Amino acid sequence: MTETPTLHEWAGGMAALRRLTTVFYGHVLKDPLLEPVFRDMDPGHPEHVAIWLAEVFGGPETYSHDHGGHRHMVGRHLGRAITEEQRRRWVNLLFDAADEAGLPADPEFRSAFAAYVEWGSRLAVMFSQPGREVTVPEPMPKWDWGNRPPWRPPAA
Ligand code: HEM
Repeated sequence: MTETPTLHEWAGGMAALRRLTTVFYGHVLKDPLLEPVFRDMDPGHPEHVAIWLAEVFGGPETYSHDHGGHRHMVGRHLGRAITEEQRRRWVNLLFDAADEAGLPADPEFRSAFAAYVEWGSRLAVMFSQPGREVTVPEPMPKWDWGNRPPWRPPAA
């Protein structure tokens, strides 16, 4: 691996992201604060979120092609009035799930992952508030390593 890998590759690809969302939504459905929000979710939801994350992290652009892109994703949060307490629980459970699903635990990957999750979850809360609509085209977010590329031993 000579070029800098994408976050998607570093994470372990779709298999790893599927493990992540499967573990995560298992916990969400047992959580008293989040279960009411997700009890009627589409059975395909964990898979859709894995496909979403793959694209954001530089993997295949399947969410844009087959699932309606960012506009659709934002639309699924409209009117849900997500609270800060629910957002924070969602984030905490996702980070727990990342450990359980065996995502890479190196500081560089986890800080990039956390940055996206923090940004995305705050956006989900904003769009979920009463009266919010999707008025402008929402480009698909793409996340990378920021100013900390993955650490690899220097070439000898
Ligand atoms: C980085 C943060 C987040 C990401 C990446 C994300 C991703 C997504 C995606 C991709 C969808 C649409 C799935 C589809 O195509 O069917 C969706 C729907 C949804 N999201 Fe989020 N979300 C985030 C934060 C949150 C938070 C914080 C909450 C609530 C605490 C939430 C609640 C929901 C609900 C209830 C749905 C609809 C589920 C269904 O009925 O299928 N999301 N989310």
